[in-house]
Amino acid sequence: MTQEAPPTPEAPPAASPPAVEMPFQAEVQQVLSLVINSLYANQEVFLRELVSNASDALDKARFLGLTRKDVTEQEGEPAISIQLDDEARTIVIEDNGVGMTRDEVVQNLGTIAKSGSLEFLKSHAEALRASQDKDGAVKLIGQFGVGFYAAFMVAARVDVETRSMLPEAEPVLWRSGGSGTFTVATGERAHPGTKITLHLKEDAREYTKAYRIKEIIRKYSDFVHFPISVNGEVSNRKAALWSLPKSQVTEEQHAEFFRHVTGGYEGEKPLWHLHVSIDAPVQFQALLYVPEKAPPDLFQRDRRAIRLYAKRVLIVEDCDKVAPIYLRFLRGVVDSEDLSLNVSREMLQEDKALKQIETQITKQVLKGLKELSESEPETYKKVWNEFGKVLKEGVSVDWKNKDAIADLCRFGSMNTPEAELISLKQYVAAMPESQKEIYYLTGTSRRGLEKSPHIEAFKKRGYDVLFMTEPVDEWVVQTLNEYEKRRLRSIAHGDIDLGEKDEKADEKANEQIKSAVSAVKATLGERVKDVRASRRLTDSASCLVAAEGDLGVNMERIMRMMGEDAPQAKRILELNPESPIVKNLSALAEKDPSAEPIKLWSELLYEQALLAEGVVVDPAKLVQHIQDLLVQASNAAVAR
Ligand SMILES: Nc1ncnc2c1ncn2[C@@H]1O[C@H](COP(=O)(O)OP(=O)(O)OP(=O)(O)O)[C@@H](O)[C@H]1O
Repeated sequence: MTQEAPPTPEAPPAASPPAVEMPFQAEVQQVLSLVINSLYANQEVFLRELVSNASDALDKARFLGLTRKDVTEQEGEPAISIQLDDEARTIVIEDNGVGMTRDEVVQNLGTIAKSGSLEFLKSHAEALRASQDKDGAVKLIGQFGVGFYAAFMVAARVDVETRSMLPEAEPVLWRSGGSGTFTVATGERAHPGTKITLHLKEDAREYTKAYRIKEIIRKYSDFVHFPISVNGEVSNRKAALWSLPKSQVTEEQHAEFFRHVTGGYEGEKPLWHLHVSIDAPVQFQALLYVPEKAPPDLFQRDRRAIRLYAKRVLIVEDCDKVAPIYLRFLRGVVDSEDLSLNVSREMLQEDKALKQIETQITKQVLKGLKELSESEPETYKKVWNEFGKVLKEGVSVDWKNKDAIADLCRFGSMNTPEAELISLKQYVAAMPESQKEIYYLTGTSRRGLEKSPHIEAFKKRGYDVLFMTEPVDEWVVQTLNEYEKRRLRSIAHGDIDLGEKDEKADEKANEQIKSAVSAVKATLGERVKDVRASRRLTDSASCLVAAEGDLGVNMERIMRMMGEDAPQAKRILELNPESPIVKNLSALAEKDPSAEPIKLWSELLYEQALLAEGVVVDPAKLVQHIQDLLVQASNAAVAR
């Protein structure tokens, strides 16, 4: 709700409307209080946030100046100036960038544009406050587009005088004490740009000292590629880091630049970086980083955050066209001489040069990660643990690079300790000579897979089984199909040949339990596709397998979770010819196919196989069957 300030006698009529007092959006008030109260320990970052906004505003001005004829020209060279006044206890941060219109001021400085930010901040701020992790809290500010509000950590009042480059924009004066409301009035600024005056709180006087401000600039904003002057003296290095030769950039500079582009917290370092300069078929330079931690919105598939520059002019802040979807965890900068400045977001879709850049970046990143996995396996492990789930998506969406991505994949396996993961290459290298295929089992947890009856025979033969516990794995194995010419085989599917196929033994086994097989078949009827003697069981009496080509339990579960219609395919029930239960059942059925316990035993063999897969179809029925079995067993025991 807007509230008009009462007209004052001095207010000039019509030409300049009176100041209007407006409330902050409710969310902003809460964010403000979080920012001011939880993050006090690291208040110096307020400057980084304001300088970073000024630098973005200069980037936008450059872009507008080059692409539109109707905007007001920038006055002088693009620059950021900081003026300190110890006596007045103020800091003034001024840029001659794009500026803001009245509507933009109200929108940008009175609301939070990114929905869900408050909830996220709130839930994390609590935890962060408890853990005293001030740096983590600061990181949050940067990620959620609430950086400007950090000014209120040090200022009792903030004045923003701004004028947009857009045609006919009026100067605007925004002012707030950071508690509940702000006022917007017509300002006096003559040229495009923004001037922010912070009236510092009593205890923030240190920020009027030039040495202190210069120190903060060097720490956080050295790479801003516009000059930042403090009381007239340029205080940053201004290097477009990505255009320097690789060897000239130090790790510390990378870390600083990474923090600059990601809004990272003090001391945060990227896990890995890729610095490339390519000339053909398209010219570009890229400086890309893998962060230490996955951002909260990693699984939002449209969230990509690489800055795209054309000839040093920022075109898009969050470009989703220079890296494929499965590399969306990369942060950084791409700058190309071959892009036209006139490209709009829509035209970017079609841009041929951009497609070539994407192809090159994909190739370089996959190659770089492979090298990292070989030279620094521990670092790569961290990358995989944070981003593997996303990277893996690539196998099914990027046909051309699927083998390169498969090389980067890591999985748990039966023979690997729980905390460790192996590559497909390692799996293949460890295969005994008799093993011809790569075996895997999909499911929801390692624990569940470890207990699965399907792995028994593999364990006995010393064949390892990959454990795939993430939904995306189903797509990975299906698209990949084979690795190094070895087929990937689900051990819960089809007829498994463990390389020692002994037709005679099989026949004998089938023959031995022939009566059990037909008795169980008769009882279960349409509920199963088939009943047969098993070659994969050594301990359990029964298990269910999917017919070759059918979806499998895990995939059906995932599809249902995704809201898709996945009718349960009928499965094959396998019986273990060595199991005493099966042997007895066979003997009994042979003697008297209508003997009373046969039905009950068959039901239970089926139900226990379902249970082993984590499927409880009808718990009441299962309990009834167990009860009936106990009655029979106890009667028999007493009769003896
Ligand atoms: N100096 C400035 N010149 C022009 N616009 C500005 C300036 N400072 C802030 N703004 C506008 O206000 C918006 C809000 O700024 P704020 O720092 O809160 O978030 P952000 O910059 O969008 O996100 P982040 O802090 O994560 O980079 C900016 O997106 C920008 O549009």
